[in-house]
Parts: sequence; C-alpha cells; structure tokens
Amino acid sequence: MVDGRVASVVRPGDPRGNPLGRFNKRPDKLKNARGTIQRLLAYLGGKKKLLILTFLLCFITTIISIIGTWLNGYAVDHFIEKGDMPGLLQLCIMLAAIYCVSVASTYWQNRCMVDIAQRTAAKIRRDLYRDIQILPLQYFDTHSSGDLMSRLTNDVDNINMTLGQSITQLFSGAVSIVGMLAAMLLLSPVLTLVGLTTVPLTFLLSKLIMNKTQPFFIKQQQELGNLNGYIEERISGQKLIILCGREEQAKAEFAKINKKLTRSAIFAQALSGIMGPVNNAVNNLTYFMLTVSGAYLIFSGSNITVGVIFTFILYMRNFTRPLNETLNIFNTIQSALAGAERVFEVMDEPKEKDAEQAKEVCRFKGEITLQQVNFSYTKEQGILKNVSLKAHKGQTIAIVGPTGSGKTTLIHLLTRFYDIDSGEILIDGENIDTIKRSCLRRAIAMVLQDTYLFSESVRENIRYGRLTATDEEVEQAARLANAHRFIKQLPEGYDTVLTDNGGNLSQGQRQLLALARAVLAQASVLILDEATSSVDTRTEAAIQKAMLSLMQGKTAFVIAHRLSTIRNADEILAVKDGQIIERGTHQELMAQGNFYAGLYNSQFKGLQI
Ligand SMILES: Nc1ncnc2c1ncn2[C@@H]1O[C@H](COP(=O)(O)OP(=O)(O)OP(=O)(O)O)[C@@H](O)[C@H]1O
Repeated sequence: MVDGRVASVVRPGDPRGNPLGRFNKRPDKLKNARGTIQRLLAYLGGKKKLLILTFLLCFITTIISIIGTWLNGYAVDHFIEKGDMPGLLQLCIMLAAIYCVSVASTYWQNRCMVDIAQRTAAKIRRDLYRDIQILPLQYFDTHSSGDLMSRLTNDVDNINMTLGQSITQLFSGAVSIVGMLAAMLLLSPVLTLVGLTTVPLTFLLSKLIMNKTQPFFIKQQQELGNLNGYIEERISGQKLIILCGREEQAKAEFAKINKKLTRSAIFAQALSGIMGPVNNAVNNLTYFMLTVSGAYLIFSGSNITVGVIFTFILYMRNFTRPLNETLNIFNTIQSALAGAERVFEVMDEPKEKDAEQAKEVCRFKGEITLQQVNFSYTKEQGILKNVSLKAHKGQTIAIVGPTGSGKTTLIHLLTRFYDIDSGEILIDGENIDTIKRSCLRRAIAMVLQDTYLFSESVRENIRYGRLTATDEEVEQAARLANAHRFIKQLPEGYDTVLTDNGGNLSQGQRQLLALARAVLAQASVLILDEATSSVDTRTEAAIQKAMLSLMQGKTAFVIAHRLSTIRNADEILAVKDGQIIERGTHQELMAQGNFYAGLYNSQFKGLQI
C-alpha cells in the first residue's frame, strides 16, 4: 500500500467529538500495580550486571557513611574531651580520605543508574513504537493521536526519571536502613528501641498521604495525555479554526483542559509536599526522645558516653532520612507506575496478526473478487451489505454513490485495514485472510485524496512507494505521473524539502506526487480515491493523463466524484446505503436511466453528488 493516510471520522457519541467530555470515564486507580512492576522489572532484567555494580557501590557508600559517623562520636570521646589535637588532626585526614572515596562511589552509582534508566526507557519506547505500527486501524479511529504521543514521550520519560533517581535512592535507602539499624543496636539496644518507637507513626502518616495522592498522580498523567491530544488535533486543524473564526472557542476549550491539568498537578504535588514537613516533625520528636533518654541513662550511671549519644543521634538521622526518602519515593514511583500502565495498555491492545499459515507470495496478477461481503465498524450499524464483485486483471472498476454510501469502506477492505464480518475477498482466487498483510498491501497501491507527505525531500517522498528504487527510477516515475515539470521548477528540484505535510505545494501537485509514488510501487492493483477532485482543469487533465498511464495493465478501482473521469471504466458500480444497486458500463447504465443516469445527469446540470 502506498499512500495510506486515512482521515478518521468522528461520530456522535465518540469522545473525540467533545474534547472536554472525554475525561469523565477515566479510572483514577492503578489497575494492576503488581503486574506493572513485574513488567518494569522484566525490562530491567537485561541490566543485571550494572544493577549489581550499582548495588555494590551503594553498599560501599553506606558502609563509609556508617564508619564516618562512628568516627565522629569516637573523636568526641577520645580526642575532643581529652584535648588531643594531633590525634584529632589525624582522624580528620582519615575522614577526608574516606569521604573522597564516598564521593567517587556515589558518582559512579548515579552514572550506572542513569545508564540503566536511559537504556530501559529507550527499550520501552522502541517496543511501544513497534507495537503502535501493528495496531489495527480501528485503534486510531477511537484514540487521539496526541494521547498516544503523550504515552510515547511523557509517560516513558516519567519512567526514565523515576528509574534514574529512585532506584539508587531505594538501594542506598535499604542498605542505610539495615546498616544504621545494626550499628545502633551495637551501640545501645535501649536507645535503638526508643528511636524506633516513632517509625510506625512515620509509616502510618506516609500511607495516609500516599493513598490521598495516588488518584491525583494518575489523573495528572491522564490530563497531560488529554492536553497533548487536544493540542495535536487543534494545531493540525488551525486553518479551519481561523477560517471558521473559532479562535475564542479554541482558547476557552484549551484553558479548560489546561486548568484541569494544572488542578490535578497542584493537588498531587501539594498533597505529596505535606510528606516532608510531617516527617520532619516526627524526626524532631525522635531526636528529642533520644536526647532525654540518653541524658537519663548517663545520669542513672550507665556506661553510655556523650560521644555515644552524639553518634547515636547522627545514626538516627541517617536512619530516618533514607526511611523518609524511601517513603517519599513511593510518590514518584506511583506517578511512574501510572505512566507505565498507560504504556503497557497500548502494548496489550490486540494487534494485527496474520494467520499462522499465511502465505508470503507477494506477486499477484491482480484479479479481485468479493463474494457476499458484509461489514460493520460497530455492532450497531451494518455498513456494507451483501457486496459481490469481480475485477479481472487489467480492468478498471469505478465506484460511484452518494457521500457516506460506503465507497471508501469498500476499498479499505481490500487492503485489510478492517476485517469483514462475513463473505470472502479473494485475490487471484486466494482468500486475502490467508495472505500476509504486508504482501497484500505491497500488491495494492493507493492514491487517496488527502495525500500525506513527510518532511523530507520530494525525492524521498516519492521513493516511499518503493524504498529500493534508484534516483533514476524515482525521476522516471515522476515523469510518468506528470510531476517532473513542476518538481524541476521547485527551488531545489527533487531535493526540495517539503514542510508541514507538503504545505508548500498545491493540492494538485500533492496528488501528482502521490501518483508518482504509486507508479514506483509497481503494484498490480491500483486504488484511486477521489484523486481528481478539488483541482483546476489543467491540473485535472495532468492527473487524468497520469492516472491513465498508471492504470495500464493494472486492475484499478476508481472512486471519483467527477463522473466524466470514469466514463471509460470496464464496469461502474453504483453504491447506495452499503449495497451495489446498479452495475454495468456507462452506456448500459445510462440506457437503463435509473440511479447512475440520475447522478450523471444531475452532475451535468452543475450539481455535485
Ligand atoms: N472508521 C470508521 N468507524 C466507524 N464508522 C465509519 C468509519 N469510517 C466510515 N464510517 C461510516 O461508514 C459509512 C460509509 O463511510 P465511507 O467513508 O465508506 O463513505 P463514502 O461513500 O466513501 O463517503 P464519501 O464519498 O463522503 O467519502 C458512513 O456512515 C460513515 O459514517
């Protein structure tokens, strides 16, 4: 298939029809936190060695911190109290040396984690993009592309940031908590017990705050997706907004969505921001209790020294800090999990899948048969009813009918953009379900009215029809499509880079490029959808000529609003309400004097069908 951009249609009830209305049904809870974590861990699985190295470095840093803290207390009892300055100086040099090692080890642990996070995010991004490529067209009919983009960028970035920052914090937090606890128990089990009494309170308060913030973090990610969806859609349709004078409405709608995002983000951040002050208050309470208990122990004659209490309070700080940080990290992790869930949601969508025994023969004569085909986009409304047709190799079949009658749907079924409900579609006598989609689509070249052009050179845009084509073949195709002359007049000829979907070209020129692409594709079946509408008569003549040479020896399906273009078709199918109501040559149908004749005559009275 060559030019496959399909304009999606927004129907009543489709949330895309009301950009503000689609936010109501979103869930505000993680659907499967455990499953999401497992999948993220599976992504991290390939980085075992680096993770182990990071863990080792975390371990070294924490051990250094424990020893350093202990040496501080030792200095109080053995050098400061006794006024031993040379001893104190020696200890200071030792402390400086081990803290240097600690700095180096912290740097490398962060460096390793950045590596792990970036590579994991790249892998997730790659997998998501790969899966998007094989999503059925139906998915794009019902999901905004901006939201999909947000999943691919914001949500993956969120995972990346969290992995990069939180995992080292979790690692070093866990090692610190265990290490400091062991050191405190060694110093004084009684003081350790006193210090630990406030830990359940910290847990309880954190859990409470987390439960409150989680829905807001999920909402924040969703609102961001919605905002992106809105921006993407409206910026693509900016011309229409200006044309219809809807700038004020667009601004108001944008402000409304923007406000929703801001509100959920403020709630999420503000609520999670309570965590810090609450933890500080609990920590201060702990230090106070430790000081009072330590003083009591000294006065009651136990062998505890001022240096031990000093060391203990430092340990307690180093114990509660990672504990609080670890609890805080859960907020960040929740937000990343919300993002990850949105990413995996797309990955879990049913994909286009070929039958197991699907044939990979990609060369076809191009004989197309439809037998009693029925099709509907949704269960509620049947679109095509009992459609049968036969197109022999080299024949041109024209499809005409009023708007919404099912013409485009019919040709979309040939490329298996959608699967039929019943009946059969055959190419060279083979059911298309038994052929690999990639082969089938290579055998069919499509020229749609809304030609899509990439921001690349004219040459590369034509070459999109067949990537292996040489520059000469590209030029030859352009000549055949009557596009060579206008391309040569562009500032840099074939090397002119197109911008914004070929915004610097006219509608007719864009169609000529699409025809050149189709020529290059060397497909045996050709689909031309309304390729001659909305261009001036001179360009139309050029397109007509290009179409005729393109159709030579190929089976062609032509949908044209201008009936004059299809008078020479081998067979004309008149479609109404999803059914073929008349078929025959132009002369036959005109002689019958029914539906087609009515359409034809009305057009020549100046009416558009
Ligand atoms: N992706 C879709 N999802 C649901 N319904 C759709 C979709 N695309 C088209 N339809 C519906 O199917 C019917 C036939 O649409 P189709 O685009 O095939 O008509 P058409 O004859 O090509 O019209 P036109 O001449 O205006 O292009 C219409 O009622 C349309 O609303």
